[in-house]
Amino acid sequence: MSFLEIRNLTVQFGGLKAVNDLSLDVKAGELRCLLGPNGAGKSTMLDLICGKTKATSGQILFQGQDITWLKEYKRARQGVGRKFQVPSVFKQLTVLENLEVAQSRKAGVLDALLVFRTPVRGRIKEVLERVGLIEMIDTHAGNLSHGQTQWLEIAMLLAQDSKLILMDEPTAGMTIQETLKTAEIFNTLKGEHTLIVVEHDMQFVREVAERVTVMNQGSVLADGSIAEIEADPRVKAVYLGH
Ligand SMILES: Nc1ncnc2c1ncn2[C@@H]1O[C@H](COP(=O)(O)OP(=O)(O)OP(=O)(O)O)[C@@H](O)[C@H]1O
Repeated sequence: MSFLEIRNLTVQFGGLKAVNDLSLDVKAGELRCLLGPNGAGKSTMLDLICGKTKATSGQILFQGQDITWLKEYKRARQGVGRKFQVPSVFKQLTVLENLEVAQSRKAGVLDALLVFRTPVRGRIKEVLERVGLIEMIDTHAGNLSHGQTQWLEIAMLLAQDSKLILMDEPTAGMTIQETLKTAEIFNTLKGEHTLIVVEHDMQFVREVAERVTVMNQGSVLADGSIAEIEADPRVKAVYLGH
């Protein structure tokens, strides 16, 4: 059984099939990179998996369960976590408080702040060490750099125990050093978490990717290792050649 199985998924916006009869299998612990030209349907795919957008037809099976028609918040409770391009951290709260809110998202925000004050709970400490923010624990999120804000958001998904993490261009706007550090973080997540990452930065993709899926016009154009993808003339023609 695949961890995530997408069968013949289609979504139609007016006359446009943004995702068109797409099938995809992702194994538990895999880090899958999703590539493709602008408008290929990559973000829409992530929207369909997390429930932000409803499919027109097809099926999404998550750990064997059909989640195609499940509401977005219910998918989140089952462990589907989405990181958008624009960070959604609470700038007025510290790094620790952001993680506490994320971890106890089923409770109200105020309850979360009152109940889990100190000491730093084990899971949060572990997550902060993993993303390299342990020394920023009491810093207000509004004072973090762009890269640190992105890492905090990844930490929030980890604190929520998201089993499937969907990320849209996590390295956009990062410096080269921040991008390399993000690749290091991702490489430690593989195996334990299952990730689908939409990225345009090919250096980053080479650092982290095991298997790569290339989309074009809503469908899968190619699927394979990074070496196979980079050598594929069809991929060169629609994407890498530009
Ligand atoms: N809610 C919507 N309503 C109508 N059209 C949409 C909607 N969302 C996406 N589209 C269209 O669907 C197509 C796929 O868009 P999508 O954002 O998924 O592509 P993408 O591969 O993520 O591109 P990029 O790399 O530029 O982010 C585009 O033509 C886009 O304009």
